[in-house]
Order: sequence, then structure tokens, then C-alpha cells
Amino acid sequence: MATEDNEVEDHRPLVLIHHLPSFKLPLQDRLITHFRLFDSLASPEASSVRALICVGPTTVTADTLDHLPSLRLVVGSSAGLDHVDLAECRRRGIAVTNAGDANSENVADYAVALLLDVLRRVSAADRFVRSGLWPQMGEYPLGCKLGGKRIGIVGLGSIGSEVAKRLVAFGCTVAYNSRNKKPSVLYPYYANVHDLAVNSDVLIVCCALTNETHHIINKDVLTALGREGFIINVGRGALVDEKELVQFLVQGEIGGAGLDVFENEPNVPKELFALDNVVLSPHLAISTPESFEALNEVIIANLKAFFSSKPLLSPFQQE
Ligand SMILES: O=CC(=O)O
Repeated sequence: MATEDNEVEDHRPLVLIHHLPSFKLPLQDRLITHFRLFDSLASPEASSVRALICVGPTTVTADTLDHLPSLRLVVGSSAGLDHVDLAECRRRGIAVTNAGDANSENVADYAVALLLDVLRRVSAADRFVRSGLWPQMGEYPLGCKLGGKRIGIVGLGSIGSEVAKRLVAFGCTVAYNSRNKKPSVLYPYYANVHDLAVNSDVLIVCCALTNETHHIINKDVLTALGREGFIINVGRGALVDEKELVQFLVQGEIGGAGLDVFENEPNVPKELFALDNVVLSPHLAISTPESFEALNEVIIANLKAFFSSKPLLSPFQQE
């Protein structure tokens, strides 16, 4: 439609891209076809915008929301939303969505990759060859087999379920802990992580970080997992008491760890650098072009649903 001064009216809904300077939404340019984007809380548009995209771990606090009196939707671009004040959003009647299933298969693949790497010492063996030690030292120390391991999954949401599916195919047995037992799931359920650890060779941590799950992997759980036990974390660093974990690893009180997330990213405890039974990764379990593509679609679908008053595609749910 043309306005009186012959300018074409822009019907694209207004959306705030809320991001830290260092975080850009992958494939952000594609959103411009559908939405009018701006990215500053100080812009005049802030008072009328109804939806924001929260990029990566950028925080959404009560203070952020104070700048946005018309806001009704926060679209998260990650599975975990511990950086969003969910209680405050609820109080203000603001709906919140997350990445839904967009990243789950990629994260599950990565959890399995970390586990295989730790058990079979792939990264350590690579360092052994590259550093020229093979001709001098001969055999490399044995790793151990994945098949037959008892896997304890902490958080059987979309990611945890994908991890379970993969590890069953490797010949592992699976049990899980989550907030509630899932009636349709046949894997054994443990109401607390300690009991799960007692009955597992490996814990794979993939639940959301909340007040209840902060340091859910503590000294008692690590003790229960034991000297032959392994831990993989693809959830959030603060799900694990990192200081305790470092002590357990340094003292050989657990078998090893594969860690994609840390309590104080991008800082990683230096004590871990010397340990060959630990695989370290810079929070990239989700990062593939396929995952970014799927994420982009979920974001667009949630926004389109919101602006046409249809049900949201991936309202945030805690496991
Ligand atoms: O860490 C990544 C995510 O939560 O999607």
C-alpha cells in the first residue's frame, strides 16, 4: 500500500535483536525478509517493540525488561535459558521460547563424541603422535570400551533422549534422572542423581541450569560415581561443582571427563590442561551449519506464530 507521500508502507513486525557485542545470531540476515530489526535498548523503537530475540547467552533481566514496556515475547536462541529471568518474564506476562529440538541431535552427537574420546583417548593419542612420542615409547595406554557401559543421563529432555537413543545403539544400558519420572519412558528412573551415579559408569549431564540444578553434580555424586566413573557435561558449567570436579580429576578419584561447558567461560581451570583423561571443548556442541539452519527456522516460526496469534512452536519447558 502507498502512503500519501508515495512511500511504501513497511508491514514487517518490529523485532529487537538483543545481543552482546561479541554474539551475532547465525544467519541473522535471513530475518530481515520477515521482520524489521533493531538492536539497541536505547532506540526509540524499544518502547513499542513486542518481541525480542535473545542471542546466545545475552542476559534478559528485570532491568532489560524495564526498557521494553510493550514486550510480550522473548525468543531464546539456545536450549538452556538460564540467562533469562524466567520468573520476571512470567510475572510480566511475557512468553518465552527456546531453541526447541533444533540443536538436540547435534548436542547429542557431541556428547557421544566426547564420551568416545575420553574412553578411547582419541585426543590424547593424537597429541601422542603429533609430539613424536610413538617411535620412542611404542604402545599407547589402553582406553576402554563404550559398549556395555551403564549410562546415567541427567535430564531426559530432547537432548538427553537423543543421547540415550545413540548410546543404546552402542550397546550401553541407560537410566536417567529428571524432575519427574516420564510415564512413557522405559529406561529406569532415579529420583536423585546420587542414586543414579551409584548405578552408572558414566554420567551425561544435559539438564537445564536452574536454582534446583545448580551444582547438581557435587562431591557426593562424584564420590558415588567413583574412580572408574566418567562424566560428560554438555549442559551448563554450573551444573557441576567445578572446583570439586577438578580435585577429583587431579587426585584420580574419578576416571575422566569430557567437558563442553564451564562455570566461568571462557576460563577453564588450568589444572585440567595437563590431564590426558579430560577432553576440553569451548562450548560448541550445538555449532554446525545444520543446527544454525534449524535454529533460524524455529526462531522465525515462533515469531510468525506470535505475530499471527497462533500457538508458539517451542515454549520453554524445564526437564
Ligand atoms: O548451549 C547451548 C544451548 O543451550 O543451546
